[in-house]
Amino acid sequence: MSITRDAVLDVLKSVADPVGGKDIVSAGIVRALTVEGGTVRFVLEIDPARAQRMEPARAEAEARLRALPGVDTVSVVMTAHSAAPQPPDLKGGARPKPQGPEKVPGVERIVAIASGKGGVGKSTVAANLAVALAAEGRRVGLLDADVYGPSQPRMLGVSGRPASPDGKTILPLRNHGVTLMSLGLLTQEDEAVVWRGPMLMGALQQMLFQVQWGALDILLVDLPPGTGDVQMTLAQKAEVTGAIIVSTPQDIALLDARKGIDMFRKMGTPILGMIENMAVHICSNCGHEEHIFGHGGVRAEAARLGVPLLAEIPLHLDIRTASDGGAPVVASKAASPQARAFRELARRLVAEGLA
Ligand SMILES: Nc1ncnc2c1ncn2[C@@H]1O[C@H](COP(=O)(O)OP(=O)(O)OP(=O)(O)O)[C@@H](O)[C@H]1O
Repeated sequence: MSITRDAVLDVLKSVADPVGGKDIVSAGIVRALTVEGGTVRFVLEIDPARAQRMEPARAEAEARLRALPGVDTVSVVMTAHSAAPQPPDLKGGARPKPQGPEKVPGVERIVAIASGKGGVGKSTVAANLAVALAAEGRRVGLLDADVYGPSQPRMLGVSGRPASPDGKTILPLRNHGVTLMSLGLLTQEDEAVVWRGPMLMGALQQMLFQVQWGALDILLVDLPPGTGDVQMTLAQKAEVTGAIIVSTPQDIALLDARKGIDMFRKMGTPILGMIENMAVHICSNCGHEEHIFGHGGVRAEAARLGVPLLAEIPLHLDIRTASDGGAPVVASKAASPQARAFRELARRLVAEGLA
């Protein structure tokens, strides 16, 4: 039995806001609520000064939701609604100015990789596209901003904490020709992947402006799934060239992708196109091709929205095992048809001046 969004909201309405006296839903601080199967995710948008007083409410909301039948996982992230505080271990430095989107120094283009829902392969596409662009000779950065589960360090086979010799700027890591920084690298490996402090927005700004990206032709930003504060902060703080939406052919994923597209349009971020992932299954034994999740849905949706379908990526065991092993398929099986789909995507973006 899966839980409904209304049932989740009912539970949250029973949790008091320790500051305003109302419940947390009426207080308007529950944001970006997504319910997918047994996974409930939302953001508590709060004044950073109230973080400690809000913690019991966060814990209560989490515990009550966990107790609901049909709920397996609950992720609650507290974010600052106004000022952007610093993550704890950096002393500040080149603080970004609060007004308007800015250019990240040395970075020619910023392209967001987004999806309407989780698990459609957004991070896999971002990692392989980054490696494929590097193979085309582009100077590529990858910023993993997926707060719910930063996966790029594992996919690109980097570990360890990035250094900050001067306490002001952060040195990114590098592998497979890609310069990488991940929110996940700011937390300890054994820490929960959920950001429990109102530090998220500040952390994203630091990732953009305090990481020594060097000269880049393109910085790919792997966003969290859905529409939410990270997407908004990115568009507000940085000059984003555009967004690429990854979707599977399933209708439900398409519907969610539509919501993501609407949000980017509202923020004035151009949609560069869509990518269909898991388009066709290629059997790793016999090479037989099968459209497990249907076919053509993303192409039709892209046409309806008037944006190009940039690539159709097959569903193939190699793509998963390569990512799990820390060397994306473009790096580990460069000549395979599954790598070719990413290489062609990279060449297309370069040819169109988008990368
Ligand atoms: N084309 C593909 N073929 C085979 N496996 C794939 C493919 N794309 C993604 N996967 C696998 O599907 C799983 C989910 O992919 P991934 O983590 O990239 O999704 P995501 O959209 O970034 O999810 P989330 O945002 O929830 O982290 C991973 O195990 C990944 O290896």
